[in-house]
Amino acid sequence: MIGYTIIRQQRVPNGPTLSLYNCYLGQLRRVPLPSPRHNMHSLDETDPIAVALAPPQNESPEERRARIQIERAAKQASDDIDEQLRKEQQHLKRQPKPVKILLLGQSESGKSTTLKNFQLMYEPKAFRAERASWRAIIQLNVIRSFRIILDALARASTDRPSSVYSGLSVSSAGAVDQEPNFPDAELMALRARLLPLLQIEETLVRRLGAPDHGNVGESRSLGTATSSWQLSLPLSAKRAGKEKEVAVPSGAAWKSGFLRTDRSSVDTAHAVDWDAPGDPGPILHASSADMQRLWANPTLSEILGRQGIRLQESSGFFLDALEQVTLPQYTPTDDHILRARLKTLGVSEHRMKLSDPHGGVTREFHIFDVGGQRSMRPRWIPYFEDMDSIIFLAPISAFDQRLAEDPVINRLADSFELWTTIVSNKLLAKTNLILFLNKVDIMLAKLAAGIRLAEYLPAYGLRPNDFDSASKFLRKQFGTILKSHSPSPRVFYCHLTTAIDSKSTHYVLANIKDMLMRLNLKESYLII
Ligand SMILES: Nc1nc2c(ncn2[C@@H]2O[C@H](COP(=O)(O)OP(=O)(O)OP(=O)(O)O)[C@@H](O)[C@H]2O)c(=O)[nH]1
Ligand SMILES: [Mg+2]
Repeated sequence: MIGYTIIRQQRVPNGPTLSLYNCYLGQLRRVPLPSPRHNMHSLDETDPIAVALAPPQNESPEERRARIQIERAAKQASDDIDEQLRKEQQHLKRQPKPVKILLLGQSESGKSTTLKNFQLMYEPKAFRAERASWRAIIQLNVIRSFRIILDALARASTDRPSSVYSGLSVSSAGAVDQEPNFPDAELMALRARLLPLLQIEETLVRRLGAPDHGNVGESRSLGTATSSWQLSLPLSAKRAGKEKEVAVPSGAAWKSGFLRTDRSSVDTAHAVDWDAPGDPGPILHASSADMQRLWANPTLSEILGRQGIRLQESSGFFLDALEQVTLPQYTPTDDHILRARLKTLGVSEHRMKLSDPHGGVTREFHIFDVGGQRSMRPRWIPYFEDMDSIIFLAPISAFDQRLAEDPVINRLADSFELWTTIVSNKLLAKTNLILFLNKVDIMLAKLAAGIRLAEYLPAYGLRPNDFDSASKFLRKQFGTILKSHSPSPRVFYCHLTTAIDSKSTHYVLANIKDMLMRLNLKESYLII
């Protein structure tokens, strides 16, 4: 490293600026200064440097030659340092800035899932080293689903008429009919056996160190609902708003609570402390058969349907993988990690090096993941400056749902409002906006099940209720907002995505990475 202090600079008439340096650079020689005792009277005695630099009064020709030689060497050293500095500054300028991406969108839109996809693509080792931590989150997700089921059974059993006994009802003609909408004795027995599972939740939450086990308090939000939205939503949406959800401050700190401290390998088998006191693995395994039997029970699905609960479409759904998830030494697959749900609080920055396989260029990417709940949104603003790109996630399948934190607001209406706020923000005028119309898989299933988009979005009118028409319509709506609200014209990048599908998502992310690298390279050359 170069280190020096400029003592004095002198400009020789018609010549270069001379700098005398007090160098502590190994290869540079310290310049011995002539004694100030000589020739004092002809100098400005108030300037110690001028005194120091003055040649001795009675200098012999040899001394003069030696002095000039020393001065030349000092000048050379000074020039070398200048040159070295110039080169370093040029190198720094050539070094491209990191590419900065901010992930935005409402809660449960898929921001953290998109980040996981980036990590899986570009930091697979680190991603897989965290399997043990995700195992605990998946266990939490499973128990949360069972809490919803057991509550629904309790509600159904208190709702049923007194004539119903053990799932059988007596018809007016005296015949005994099967009554499918009320829990029978077997269902209630399964419920009683599975109730102790709920205690595991508390243990896991404690290990997670989660400060928030419920809905975060409300504060200012960036958007409000439009009045043109119909808010008669199915019961599932109303119930979803009441469900408590575990959240942790973003970042990696919570993950350490589930990893062995003495592990010597990143293998999950070594990372999980299988014998940790309170590990839920053994209880889940012992309850596995009951859990599977309950979930497969057709009466349960009717009860859930009657209460408007659609677990298959909810976050962190693992009930179709119970056999696998409750194995004694269960280790999550990549696919399971992408499906795991853990609400984000605050903002976290993730750095990774991404390379261009064609040009061999490597760039540092900084990806910012934020909590999407309304109370979190004011915290996004400090990150708006200096962002290269925003990936905005709008979960289009949520057209028939309301916000968990504000149950009067339709989730698709909230996405439109939020998108409007982002595209019109002047701080983001130069930022590339990339829109992901996410949760395509759920959208497909809902439309196929006959849930009508026009019922919740009257502007959709009489268009066919199929995916092609619906996605084109929504894409156009978002595009029109961009065009009419952006402070200056910008390209509308829009992708239909299913973030839990790593293959299709990786394809989209690789294209975005290439595009951002190209833009970043261009910009780097421009500033030189
Ligand atoms: N079926 C399906 N599930 C998805 C998709 N994208 C995300 N999810 C799931 O939806 C849930 C919520 O996704 P997250 O990535 O945690 O949402 P988020 O935007 O980070 O939410 P906050 O942290 O609350 O702001 C997770 O369980 C994901 O696995 C998708 O395209 N299809
Ligand atoms: Mg998140």
